[in-house]
Amino acid sequence: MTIFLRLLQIMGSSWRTMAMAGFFGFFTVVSNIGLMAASAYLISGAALHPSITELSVAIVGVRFFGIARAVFRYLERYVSHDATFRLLGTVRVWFYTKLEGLAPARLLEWRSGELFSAIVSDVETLKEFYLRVLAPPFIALLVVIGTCLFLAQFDLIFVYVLVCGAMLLGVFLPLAASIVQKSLAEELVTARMQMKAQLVDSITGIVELAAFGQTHRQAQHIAELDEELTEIQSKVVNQSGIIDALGLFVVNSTVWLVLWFAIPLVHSGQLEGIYLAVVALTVQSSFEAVMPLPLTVHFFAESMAAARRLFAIVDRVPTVLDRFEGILPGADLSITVKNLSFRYHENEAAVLRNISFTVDSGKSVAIVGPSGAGKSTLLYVLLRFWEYEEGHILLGNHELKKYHSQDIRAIFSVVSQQSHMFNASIRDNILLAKPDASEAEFEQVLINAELAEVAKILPQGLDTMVGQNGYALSGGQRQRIAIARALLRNAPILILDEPTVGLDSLTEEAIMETLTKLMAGRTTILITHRLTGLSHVDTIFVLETGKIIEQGTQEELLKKEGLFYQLWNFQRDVV
Ligand SMILES: Nc1ncnc2c1ncn2[C@@H]1O[C@H](COP(=O)(O)OP(=O)(O)OP(=O)(O)O)[C@@H](O)[C@H]1O
Repeated sequence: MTIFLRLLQIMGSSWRTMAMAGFFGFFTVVSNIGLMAASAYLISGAALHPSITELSVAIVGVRFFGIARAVFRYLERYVSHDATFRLLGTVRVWFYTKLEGLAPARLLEWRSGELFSAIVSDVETLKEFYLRVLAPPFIALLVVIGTCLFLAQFDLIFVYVLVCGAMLLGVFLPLAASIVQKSLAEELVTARMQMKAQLVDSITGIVELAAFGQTHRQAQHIAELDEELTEIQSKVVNQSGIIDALGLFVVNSTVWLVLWFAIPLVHSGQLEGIYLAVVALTVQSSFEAVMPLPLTVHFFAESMAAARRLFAIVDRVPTVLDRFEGILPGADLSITVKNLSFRYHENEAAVLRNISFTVDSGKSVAIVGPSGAGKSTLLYVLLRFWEYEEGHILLGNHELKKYHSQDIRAIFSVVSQQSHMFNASIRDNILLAKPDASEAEFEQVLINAELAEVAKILPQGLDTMVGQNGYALSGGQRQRIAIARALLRNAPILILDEPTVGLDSLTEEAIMETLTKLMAGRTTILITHRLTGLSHVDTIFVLETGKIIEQGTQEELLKKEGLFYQLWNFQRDVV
């Protein structure tokens, strides 16, 4: 029930447009009943060879209802579809905004394909809720009441027959359908989601699948899922076919019963013969409003299942809840970490253990250490992607938690090894950092990131498309785009997360040179495996299994001959 109410809530002010569509839908059916009744009267009347003037009202009626039906049908379709597609747009934006609050920590719980399926397929399924679930019962009720009032003019027995037929078709058949199809809607939505998730995964990992010779196995898995989906779909179609056939049987039986009662009334003179066809066709055409009800049950179940999945995602509590206390980042952008401990999940071992360090405003630090030491975790906590419970992080003089996470992220520029490249041009990928940047600003950034030369040798210059995940560019070129973004953003605190990983030594050297220029005068945290060339960094912290075990300048650490010294020597020998 709450899901139903929440879906209504999402409608917001669109309910008015949807109500208007329902209103047009009602008049479409009414026009059809009018058309059938007027035509039946006209044909039956014409058989008695009256003067044309006696038939003129019926002729005008046929014309009027014929045109009205077409106009109302058009308006109903136009208004309802327009409103529904706008509404789906609103639902997608709402869902995306909720996802943003959950990223990245909570989103790890779903496969990207599942999220894609939710935002595309489940939202699409909700269309049925707004189009085929909400209005039809009301339209059917109003039409049946109106038709009963009309039939009561002739004989109450027609009213009883119509009500019985309508109850059978509009209430009992849907109830029976809902019992038979109980779990089918849920199964259908789940199978569709699994299919989409699998497809997305396969496309995303197509290179790895091909490299490891697993494409055939993957294709087989997709074929199995497809078979499962087809089986469920054919069950749904079969059942819908049976329900449709039963529905038609009820309609025709009702008309047959009406005639069965009406013919003796005509014989006994209680009903004028000219109205026999009018009564029968009025009853038949009124069922146009009742016929969709058995399927409404199926669409209701399907949209509830889709909505349940959507709400299950958006109702996850974000890992970081803003406890905004009106504090805005000021001029003091020093970062002080005091006794910070962090674990990803309760009952798991701490990944960061009692860490303390300070980065003064405008100074630079490097956090180095072996793989798995917790370097990236520290960064995620600083960027407010994960919540910390033990210890303190101060930005200026205030606890990081007291700032709005949006404000925190606004003062950071991040250059990471995994900076996402959108499948767009180089220019668009850079402008992501500041879409309204002036041409002069943009040109300067290109020069500083040493991209201007790169762009010259590319066939379409800055308009070259970078391809999926930027794979059409070299690693160095991708990193330069990430640096250009950071330059354009021009935020006061710079985070460099393994900015040169995977690059050859020459490119690495060149990129580090560019980054050193970028670091000048900015509070910088550099996370790196690369221990050589850290002489310009003010302080180096050596992290091992979540603990800071050494700190100092490069010179001091080398003199100490501890872990840094060993790793440094090892890397230098390898190079
Ligand atoms: N989302 C997560 N959930 C649970 N544990 C995680 C998560 N992310 C990382 N970890 C664990 O935290 C530990 C530290 O990982 P982290 O990525 O911070 O190390 P790192 O020093 O950055 O390593 P690398 O240099 O290889 O990137 C690892 O044991 C890792 O398995």
